[in-house]
Amino acid sequence: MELRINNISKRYGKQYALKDFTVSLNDGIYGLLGPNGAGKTTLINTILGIIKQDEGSIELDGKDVRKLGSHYYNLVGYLPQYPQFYKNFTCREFMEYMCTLKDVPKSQISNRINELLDLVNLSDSTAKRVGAFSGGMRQRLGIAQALVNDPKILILDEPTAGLDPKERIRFRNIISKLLKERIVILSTHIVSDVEYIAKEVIMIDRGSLVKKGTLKELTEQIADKVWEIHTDDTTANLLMELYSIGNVLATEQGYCLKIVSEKCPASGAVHVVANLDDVFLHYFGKEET
Ligand SMILES: Nc1ncnc2c1ncn2[C@@H]1O[C@H](COP(=O)(O)OP(=O)(O)OP(=O)(O)O)[C@@H](O)[C@H]1O
Repeated sequence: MELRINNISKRYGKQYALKDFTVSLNDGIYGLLGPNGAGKTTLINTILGIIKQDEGSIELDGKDVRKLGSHYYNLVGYLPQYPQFYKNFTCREFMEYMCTLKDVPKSQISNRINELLDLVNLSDSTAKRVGAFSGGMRQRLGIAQALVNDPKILILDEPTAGLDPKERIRFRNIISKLLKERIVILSTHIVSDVEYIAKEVIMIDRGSLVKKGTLKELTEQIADKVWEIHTDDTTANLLMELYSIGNVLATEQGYCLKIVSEKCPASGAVHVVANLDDVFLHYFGKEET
């Protein structure tokens, strides 16, 4: 399956939320990374058909999704950043309700719910009221409801925001089980989520595609731009003003800084291995003068 986003633009007044955005996606998990206001939500809402682009088209296997109509929308599953639940429903009642909304055949509902609640480790909580769920349980129920119609395109908007590390890892593991014959778009600010599970990363800024590639490709491209330096307090403060800083570690002598910079930031700086945080800083961090 191929989802192709062709030269999408969306304006609010004179400001572009998306500008000539083009990307092609196949089965697998894609991380959508960008700073605040980059256009991630606008892109997601355009793919979901919640908002209409001013220019460009979205095609599924070569067919304009607007012409595919409900057939396309039945293939899409969505977990919003803040999913809303009817708090008085039990977990199972909520899932039954979602199955009905998504036209899951009656004869399949029970099995589908058992299968999905098992996938998200909520089988022991089926009779519990959703209003009494923890944040992590709510997000796991959120992914289960997004999967009721077995979507071929699954969009997750900031799914791990607010979760503790244990729940975040649990959630990540659930998502990584979903990649078969499905396009998963995971929009997030949490770089490590993407680093662990995405086959490719889509980097967006000011409504445009900045870069798309595997973790290996993206980190290799900035391999000569990531530095480490051990320095005293005064120099460290100066460097922190001037450069994008990936990491600061206090040492007995002062500080050890990881710096992302086109040029060597100071004498004594040496190259170190780049990670996705560094890629993020390279494209979206401080502009060097
Ligand atoms: N309904 C709207 N009316 C006016 N401007 C909007 C509207 N929605 C988005 N924008 C603007 O479009 C740009 C992209 O916004 P968008 O919400 O898509 O970014 P984002 O990457 O999702 O940001 P965040 O990470 O903060 O959620 C921003 O400049 C935003 O202010």
